[in-house]
Amino acid sequence: TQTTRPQRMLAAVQKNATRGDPRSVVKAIDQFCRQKEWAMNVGDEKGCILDSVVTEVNPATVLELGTYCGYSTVRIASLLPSNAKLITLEFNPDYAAIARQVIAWAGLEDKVQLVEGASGDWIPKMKEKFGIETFDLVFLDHWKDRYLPDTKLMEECGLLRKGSILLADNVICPGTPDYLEYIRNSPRYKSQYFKSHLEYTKVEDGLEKSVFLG
Ligand SMILES: Nc1ncnc2c1ncn2CCOCCNC(=O)c1cc(-c2ccc(F)cc2)cc(O)c1O
Ligand SMILES: [Mg+2]
Repeated sequence: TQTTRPQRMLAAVQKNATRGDPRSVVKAIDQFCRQKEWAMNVGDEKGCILDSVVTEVNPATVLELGTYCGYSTVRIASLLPSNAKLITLEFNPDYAAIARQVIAWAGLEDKVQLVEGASGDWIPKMKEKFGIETFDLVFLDHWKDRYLPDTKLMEECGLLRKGSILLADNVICPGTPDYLEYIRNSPRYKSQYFKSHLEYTKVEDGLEKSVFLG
C-alpha cells in the first residue's frame, strides 16, 4: 500500500540522520524536501531566523502551534536550556505519530511534550494540565486562520506576560492578513518582520516577531 509523505520523510531521517544528533535530523529533512518532495516544514532559510530568535529569547517555556513532522520542534528543542519545556500541539494524529518518531530520533523526547488536539481546545487548559504560568515564546505555524483567534485566546487565558515573544510563520505565504493587521496595529505589541522565502522555494514569505507589552 502507498506510503504517505510524512512516512517517507521519517524513512529519510532514519536512513540519513544519526540517532541523538538533532542537526543531522534537520539536515536530512531539508535534503529530502529539496531533492525529493516539498513539504511544509519551516525549512532551512526561515529556520535560521527561528534559531536566532530562540537563542536570543533563551526561553524556559515554549508553545508551538502546529507540529507537522516535528522539524521546527527539533530545531527549537535542540537550542533550549536543560530545564526548559516545549509543548507542541498537533491536530492531525498521523502527523503527530510521525513527529513523535522524528523527535525521538533526535533524542529530544525529554524536552518536548507533543499534545494531540486543536489549539482552541487546548490553550484554555494549559495552566491546569501542564502547570504552565506563561509562555516565554510561542511559535505559530498551524492553520493560518487560527493565528488571530488563538493569540486573543492566549491573552484572555493570561498565558502571555510582559516580554513574551510571538513568532509567526507564513505571514505572507499562505498569509495571515487578519493576524498581521491586528498585531501590527495593537498598542499591546511591538512587531518586526523578517523577510525570507517560502520553504525550499523562491516565493516570498517571512516571519513576524512580536513582543507582548502587557
Ligand atoms: N493544534 C492545531 N490546532 C489547529 N490546527 C492545527 C493544529 N495543528 C495543525 N493544524 C492544522 C494545520 O497544520 C498545518 C498548518 N501549516 C500550513 O498549512 C502551512 C502551509 C504552507 C503552504 C502550503 C501550500 C502552499 F502552496 C504554500 C504554503 C506552508 C507552511 O509553512 C505551513 O505551515
Ligand atoms: Mg509554516
